[in-house]
Amino acid sequence: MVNILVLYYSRDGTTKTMAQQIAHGIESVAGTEAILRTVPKISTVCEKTADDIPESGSLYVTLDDLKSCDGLALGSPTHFGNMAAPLKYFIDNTTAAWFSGSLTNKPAAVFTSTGSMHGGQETTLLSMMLPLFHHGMILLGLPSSEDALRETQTGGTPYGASHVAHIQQTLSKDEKTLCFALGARLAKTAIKLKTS
Ligand SMILES: Cc1cc2nc3c(=O)[nH]c(=O)nc-3n(C[C@H](O)[C@H](O)[C@H](O)COP(=O)(O)O)c2cc1C
Repeated sequence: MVNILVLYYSRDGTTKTMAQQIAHGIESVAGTEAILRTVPKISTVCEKTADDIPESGSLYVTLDDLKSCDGLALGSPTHFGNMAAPLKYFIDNTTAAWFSGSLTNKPAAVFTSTGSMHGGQETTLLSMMLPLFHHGMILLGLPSSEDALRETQTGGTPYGASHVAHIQQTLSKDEKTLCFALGARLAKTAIKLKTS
């Protein structure tokens, strides 16, 4: 079985919807399992720690999840043109994975949700790619052979999946198609790399 970690942060739920759609794409490929994980919010009270298990939704990610995955989909809402702080905070605590090379040569893809059409989708996607390059991951985007990438009037970029929440709260047909396609592409690549 090939395990793909779908790690996301979502404050208001739209990036979570994208993560679920990417997971459907991953699991459309035989022999793959999508493991959905999130990160806790950051508290302004530094001493305050979140419970180990969230009240609802995906479990919090652990370093073991990174070690055992065969591929990674990383998603965040766009916050001021960048990935959100809780996700960055988690990534900044992955030095053990960096030193051990546990993500090296594994495939990865990124996704984001923005409020507005030109609110920084590409910059956020790139901001999530940078630490993954440092981890030695192999980054995948969306190829222009995907019809939805050419036809979308909302989200969807060559750099990864995206959603424009201001236009409509739910994913558009093209955004949904592209989340699914990205998940399937990631899963197929993970299988090829694991068995090569
Ligand atoms: C602190 C903060 C900063 C934001 N910055 C941007 C931004 O730079 N560009 C943008 O288009 N939307 C911005 N938004 C809107 C979110 O990206 C948008 O609502 C997104 O869909 C939220 O995803 P979520 O539902 O997964 O939390 C921001 C929202 C917050 C709370």
